[in-house]
Amino acid sequence: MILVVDVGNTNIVLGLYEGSELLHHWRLSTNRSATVDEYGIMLTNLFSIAGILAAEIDGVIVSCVVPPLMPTLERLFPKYVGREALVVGPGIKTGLNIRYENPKEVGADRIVNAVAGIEHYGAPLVVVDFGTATTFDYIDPSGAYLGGVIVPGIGISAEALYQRAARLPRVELAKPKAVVGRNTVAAIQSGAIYGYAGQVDGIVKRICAEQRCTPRVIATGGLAELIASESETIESVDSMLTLEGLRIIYERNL
Ligand SMILES: Nc1ncnc2c1ncn2[C@@H]1O[C@H](COP(=O)(O)OP(=O)(O)OP(=O)(O)O)[C@@H](O)[C@H]1O
Ligand SMILES: CC(C)(CO)[C@@H](O)C(=O)NCCC(=O)O
Ligand SMILES: [K+]
Repeated sequence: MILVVDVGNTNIVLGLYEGSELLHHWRLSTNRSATVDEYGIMLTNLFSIAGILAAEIDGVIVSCVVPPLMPTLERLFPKYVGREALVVGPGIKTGLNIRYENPKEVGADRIVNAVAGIEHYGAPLVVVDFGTATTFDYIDPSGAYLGGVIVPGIGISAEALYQRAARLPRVELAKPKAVVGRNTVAAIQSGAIYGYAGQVDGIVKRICAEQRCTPRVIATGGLAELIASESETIESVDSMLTLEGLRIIYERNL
């Protein structure tokens, strides 16, 4: 059994795989000040609720886009799982041809999404991940990772609006009845949902025009379902894409 861990700026998502089967998955909030032992307690509790012993875990792989958490993670897995973690980064075999100007600069989560995307959907492909930031990754017809687009995530945008406009409340990010909102909450919801769906479609269309091809478009991340239902370009949502990519990369490094 292997433990896969994606550390994002908002959430840490964990999965336990037996072969290619995802047996359990969990989501924790990312806390930059939590200690090794605090994360250790959470891990131990999750395993115990699932009836799993740390000794059953044969390996750990981590992708992390929060550098200050790396020292904590490096001590966490040896101490609480009895295994060193394989960390997605330079020196790891991903099988991906990364054509970013500086490959070390690409977020590990984007690499992991691209690897899983190619494996499950083929190239050319666009992966859209709705996280703290929304990222678009373009994989060309030869399967090379070219780069993409980074925009503020839906949560960040909604929070900025609420923080900076005194009369605007925090609203639930749900689909409103109409595009033309007739109250403040409905108007903000319309902007969030249709604004983001339009942004996705606009960016995907520009990628297609610039790259002269018609990639498949797959979305992942917390709010993917909600936006995908309003987007013309997103073909499907794969909520476990990042965990899948971690499992695939782990297997490539055995
Ligand atoms: N229903 C919601 N209403 C408002 N904000 C939300 C909602 N769901 C998620 N968010 C916000 O959207 C952002 C992304 O959340 P999500 O759970 O999709 O991210 P994630 O994939 O865990 O991100 P990361 O990998 O960057 O940590 C967060 O800032 C979160 O607070
Ligand atoms: C864009 C985020 C924050 C998305 O999680 C992450 O992938 C990251 O920090 N990337 C580094 C910058 C880049 O990918 O070019
Ligand atoms: K993510």
